[in-house]
Order: sequence, then structure tokens, then C-alpha cells
Amino acid sequence: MADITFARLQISYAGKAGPFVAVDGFEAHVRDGEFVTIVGPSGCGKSSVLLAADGLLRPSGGQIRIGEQVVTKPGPDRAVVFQDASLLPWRTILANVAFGLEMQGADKTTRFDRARHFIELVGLSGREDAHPHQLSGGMRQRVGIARALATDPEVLLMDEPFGALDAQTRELMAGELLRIWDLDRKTVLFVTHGIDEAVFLSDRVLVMGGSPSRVVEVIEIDLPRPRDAAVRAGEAFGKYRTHLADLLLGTAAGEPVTP
Ligand SMILES: Nc1ncnc2c1ncn2[C@@H]1O[C@H](COP(=O)(O)OP(=O)(O)OP(=O)(O)O)[C@@H](O)[C@H]1O
Repeated sequence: MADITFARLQISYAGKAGPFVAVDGFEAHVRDGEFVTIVGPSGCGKSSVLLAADGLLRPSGGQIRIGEQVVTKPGPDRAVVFQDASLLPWRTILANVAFGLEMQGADKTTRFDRARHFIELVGLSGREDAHPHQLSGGMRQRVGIARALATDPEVLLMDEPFGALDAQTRELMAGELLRIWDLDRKTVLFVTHGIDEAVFLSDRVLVMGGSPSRVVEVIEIDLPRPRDAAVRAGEAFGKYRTHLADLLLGTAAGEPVTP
């Protein structure tokens, strides 16, 4: 089971005047195969929660469990995609996607076969021998997603993966991500500033707020899947969008979140 449990999570950072508690009492459960997004005001701790779920950041209190296993460090059951795809510039696209498998000790044939499969899945067939600088921002994010999926993680952690893209590419990528997710429905925890993006992608949206912050509301997105332009244009979508926007403006401790 690849469900994620956040139990009384607390995250603190060292500050000049003592520890700064960014997140406290964060409680959430992401079900196996569920697509959950986290939204909240800038600086409320969304990335910190995601980093803690990957095991890159040690909580100062509480715990995170993947299934029954308490997270203490990164592991092959999880993969992270960041805003900047963090590709290795000297490696080809094929070698970048194969990188995680190489780290896992897969033999050359296996890792290149799998890498080709996921490159095709993200629509980049024919670009295997290109280098990252030869691709657009959207293409690089596709490579980042392919690299994450190639290791077959149970949980995909995504920190504003489309945040640096233009609005049109961002919308396109959200649709592509859902198409890929639908193939085997991994558990996804996705951080975003985009209200539309959160409604479009999610089974549920966790809204963070307060100081220190925690989950202040959970919104079930009861929209049909697969989601397409018609769903996005529908009345129900608009209602979720308005509700979420009102909530974020109301709970924003700092600057409001842009719709
Ligand atoms: N390495 C660090 N050292 C000290 N404070 C940090 C560190 N990383 C984050 N913080 C602080 O913790 C809080 C949460 O930061 P975090 O980046 O998790 O928020 P966020 O919600 O992801 O922000 P944004 O939406 O702007 O990306 C902020 O107040 C931030 O300044």
C-alpha cells in the first residue's frame, strides 16, 4: 500500500532567535492511487512538507508514513519532480531518463529499454540523443517526469513541476500528466500555486493556512475523469475554482495566491 500518512507533522528551521516553526500539527492522509494537491499562501510550507515526505528534510515533530513505513530518508518507493527538472546537462535525454535506474543498479539494456518507453510516453520519441539545453522548458519537464516514472516509484511527489512554464504549456502538461497518471494511478502529492491546476488535477485539495501552518480545509473534487476541456469549462469546475480562490484569499497569511 502506497498511502501517505502525515501525523502531527511539525517542521522547524534554525533561526537567529531560535527555531522557526513553519508547519505544526499538519494532519493528512493520501490514499493509495489518489491524486492530491497542496495549495496555500507563499511561504506556508508546501515545499517543506513535500521534502519531508521524500525524506530529504527531517521533521522536528510527528511522522510521515508510506504504508506502514516511517519515512526517515529518500527511498526507491518515492520519486520527486521539481519546478526545475534538474537534468544533468552533459547527459543525453536517454541517459538522463535512465539515470534513476542506473542508481538502482539496473543493467544497461533494461534501463535504456525502460527509458525509451517513458520517453515515448511523455511524447519525446526522436529526441533521445538531444541534450537538455536543446529542449524547451516544457520538454525538459517532460524528461523530468519520464525520469521519475522510469524508476517505477509507488509515490510521485511533485513540487510545482509546471510553475516555470507559460500558461498554455502548463495547461497542456496538466492534461498530459493526467493521461499518464491514468495508466497506472500512482499515489501523487502535487504542490501548486495554480487554483485551476489544483481543481483540474485533483481527487482532493489540501488547503494550508495559519502560522505555523497546517491543513485548514480538505476539498473533495467530485468531477468526472478523464478530465478534458469540457470539464474545465463546466459550471461545477467554476464553483470549485471560486470556492478555492475565496478560501485562499481568506486564509492567506502572506500574499494571496494567484488564480
Ligand atoms: N532552509 C531553510 N532555512 C530557513 N527557513 C526556511 C528554509 N526553507 C524554508 N524556510 C522557511 O519555511 C517556510 C516555508 O517555506 P516553504 O518553501 O516550504 O514554503 P512554500 O509554501 O513552499 O513557499 P512558496 O509557495 O513560496 O514556494 C518559509 O517561511 C521559509 O522562509
